[in-house]
Amino acid sequence: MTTRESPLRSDGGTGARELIYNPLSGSADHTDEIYDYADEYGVSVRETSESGDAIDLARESDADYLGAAGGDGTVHEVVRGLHEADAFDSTVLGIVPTGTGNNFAGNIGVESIADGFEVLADGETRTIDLGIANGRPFVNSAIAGLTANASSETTSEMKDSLGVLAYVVNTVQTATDFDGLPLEIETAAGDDAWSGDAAFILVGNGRRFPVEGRTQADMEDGRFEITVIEDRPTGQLVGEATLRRLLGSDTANITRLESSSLSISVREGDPGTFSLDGEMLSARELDIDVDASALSIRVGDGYEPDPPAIDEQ
Ligand SMILES: Nc1ncnc2c1ncn2[C@@H]1O[C@H](COP(=O)(O)OP(=O)(O)OP(=O)(O)O)[C@@H](O)[C@H]1O
Repeated sequence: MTTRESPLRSDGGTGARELIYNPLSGSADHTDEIYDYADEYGVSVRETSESGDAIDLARESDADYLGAAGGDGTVHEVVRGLHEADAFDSTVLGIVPTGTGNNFAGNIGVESIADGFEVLADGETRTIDLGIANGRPFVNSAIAGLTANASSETTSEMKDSLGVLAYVVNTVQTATDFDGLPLEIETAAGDDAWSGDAAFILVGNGRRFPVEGRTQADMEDGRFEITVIEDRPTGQLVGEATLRRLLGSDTANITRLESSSLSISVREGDPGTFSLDGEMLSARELDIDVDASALSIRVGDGYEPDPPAIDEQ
């Protein structure tokens, strides 16, 4: 849990600022605004032209301050590129939210494009944990189970007020068939294990899944917050009122664990689909570790280094 005001390269760095921008993110009409602010703040802009581009652009970047302008998918790709280049020690990340799903930006206190540029230029730098799942990094969450495209269809207001309910309601509503997955979790300590049919396993690094309240997790504690939601027949999971009743007490259907590493395995049948920050990955087993304090990132005023625990909200 450190604050590095002047992170930069061991050779001193130049303070160069660059932005990797997905022009098709969100409503795809942010380009003029992005270039106006980039001029004002002395930031060079590199646009993606297809999926995966942000990984290459980030890997090749030698900027000291690297912004990711897009939604959660673009943030994820930029982090992947920095990971591939082993550039976390020499680069400070910033986020400019122009996506449909800007969950991670909200979790680090960045609420708008203007805010994103301001924070990239002058925000506080924190070092936060990174998740590594089967060798791939993620900043926000790794999710097993029903991974319909819920995160992008859930508004941020809804996420803030409903937490895990918003996620589950949206996922269940967008899923056509709904089968629980026979999963097994083992954690680092070995004493926090879970086995059963799960609707979801939500592993939060930057994000967590309360029944209600803020979704920003403690990103500096070297641990994941793991939420397991047990499978229930489809009929019972449809409808927000029913879900509230079912999950509202946060007891019977939800198991919460904390760990710095875990493995999730699919006990039988086909490999599982996992989502890392919304990007899909198919695997029979997902091994997830924290890389503590790995990522230097500029955060906005709303970021809380030490947010209250879920049951204290
Ligand atoms: N120029 C591009 N053309 C097409 N796809 C792109 C381009 N740049 C990035 N992508 C892909 O678009 C996906 C979504 O990007 P991003 O998360 O930035 O935007 P978004 O509007 O929030 O998306 P979503 O609707 O998925 O939430 C990413 O997986 C990324 O690989």
